[in-house]
Amino acid sequence: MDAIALTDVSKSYGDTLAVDGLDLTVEVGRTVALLGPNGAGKSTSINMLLGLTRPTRGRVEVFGGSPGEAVARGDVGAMLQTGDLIPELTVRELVDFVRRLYPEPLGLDELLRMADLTDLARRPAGKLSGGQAQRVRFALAVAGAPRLLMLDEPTAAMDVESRLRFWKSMREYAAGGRTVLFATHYLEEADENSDRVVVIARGRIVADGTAAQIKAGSGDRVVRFVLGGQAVAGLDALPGVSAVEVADDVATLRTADPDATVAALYRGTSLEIRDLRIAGADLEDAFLALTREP
Ligand SMILES: Nc1ncnc2c1ncn2[C@@H]1O[C@H](COP(=O)(O)OP(=O)(O)OP(=O)(O)O)[C@@H](O)[C@H]1O
Repeated sequence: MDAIALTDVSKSYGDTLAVDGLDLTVEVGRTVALLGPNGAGKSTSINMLLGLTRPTRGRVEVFGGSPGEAVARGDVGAMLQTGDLIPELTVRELVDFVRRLYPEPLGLDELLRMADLTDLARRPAGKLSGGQAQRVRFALAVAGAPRLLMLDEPTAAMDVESRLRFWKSMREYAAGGRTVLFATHYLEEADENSDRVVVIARGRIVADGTAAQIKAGSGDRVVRFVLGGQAVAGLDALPGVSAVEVADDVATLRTADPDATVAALYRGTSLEIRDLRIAGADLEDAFLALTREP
């Protein structure tokens, strides 16, 4: 049985089509990143999977039943973009209070350790930094030991150090067969912390695979060379080229046909080409190509 199954799911808000015919299944035990730019439909998809909002069309299933049933069984934990903590309670009291609501919670000390909160256990929840509060939300999300964990841009308020620690905690939680779906627009986070990246744009899936497959699948290559101070014009008219960037005396050309681009670069321009390199597009290149507005 799949942990998640969305079948031809659409969601409209008035005239806005937030999710447009989404088909997505996630097997039990996988960690999947939902990667997309602002407004792509990531939060709407997660909210439907949590039963917080209903699809306008299509079927949403969690562990073979409705999202509401899965949530009621305690199978689902979530960390959403907002959510106030009870400010007067200490971190320890708050985490303990929430874990006691579940039939088979994780241990309090284990939770505090996993979310990197042991040193903050006595701090009132109202006195935490944004990143620390996110760690508490993570502890609350996993308190009931849910089989499926959904995280909506969990590291939005965190600095680099906190992010690294957060993802370590997430991977620890995911180990041992739990399923995680997280939304992000940070490419590196998707790349480093998931075994499958689903790229969504304008409510539709535009790519689905490992980060390596998505990089390769964009088909584009990058041609780079050193300009040596030469002025450039007209590079975007070369065959295959879809974008040109010049920075630090290096020209970077995105191209669907590197052979034709390079041939035209030598034959069709008077530039002196130095230190030419052709590389595969990186994930950021692939992401931008996939999510570009038509
Ligand atoms: N309750 C709502 N009422 C009206 N429009 C909404 C509502 N929720 C979302 N939308 C719209 O639906 C689209 C998808 O929004 P959603 O929040 O799902 O995107 P997202 O990928 O999570 O974006 P972000 O990365 O900015 O959080 C956007 O155009 C948004 O403005």
